[in-house]
Amino acid sequence: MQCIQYCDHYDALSDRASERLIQVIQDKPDATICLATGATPELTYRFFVEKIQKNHVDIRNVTFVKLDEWVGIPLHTPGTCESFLQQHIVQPLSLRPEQLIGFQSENIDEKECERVTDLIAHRGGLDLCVLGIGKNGHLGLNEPGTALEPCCHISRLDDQTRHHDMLKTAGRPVTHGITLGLKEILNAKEILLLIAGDGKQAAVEKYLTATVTTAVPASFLWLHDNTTCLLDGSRYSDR
Ligand SMILES: N[C@@H]1[C@@H](O)[C@H](O)[C@@H](COP(=O)(O)O)O[C@@H]1O
Repeated sequence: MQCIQYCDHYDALSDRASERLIQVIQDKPDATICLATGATPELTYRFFVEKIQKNHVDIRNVTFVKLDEWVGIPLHTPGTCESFLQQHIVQPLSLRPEQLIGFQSENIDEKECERVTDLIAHRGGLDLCVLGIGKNGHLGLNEPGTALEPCCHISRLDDQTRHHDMLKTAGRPVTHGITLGLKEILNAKEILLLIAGDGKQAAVEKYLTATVTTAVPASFLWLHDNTTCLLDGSRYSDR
């Protein structure tokens, strides 16, 4: 079942998403939670951190997983998914290094896929996967095309993704990414898809038609039984 919820504005979406994150941890203190990066979840993560601190939620046994990463740039470079999660999650919550599973992607190395998916499997799979949708309809770095690679893989980025805002500070062109595949994403017990930000109208409209197509990787979420899609209703209306 897909549950589509229109929130009044970005703050409301972020508040609702952060509440769900907290609830998942309260229900399962050793949860494994996959996190997207980018502009969309920024406020969700800020609210999440604030609520953890305010309510003294025990996160010592939670493990976070980095959904995807740019390939070929040092991980500490501003604009990497790693830097994003370090800034928005790891540092404010003082997580131990082993509480973040993530691709080491400075060099192209397919073995990283096996290493990361083994670590996830070892923890019993993902309890929650927080996702955003790309302007081209991508999920993680599963890029649109005539066919999709099902599992974790190194992907060739399309032009739109190569110009993602995060990469403005990368200091060099990035052509590839490494990402959990649709198989690992759809294996999550629960998925939270956040839709906000400019320039996604076409992709979001296609997604909302509930037609599964490789042209919009996010549309594969219609195959998942427990997905909630929160939309910023000030930008994406149901009318
Ligand atoms: N690697 C990230 C994805 O994890 C993210 O979901 C997507 C959407 O980004 P934004 O939220 O900035 O639109 O962009 C990038 O590709």
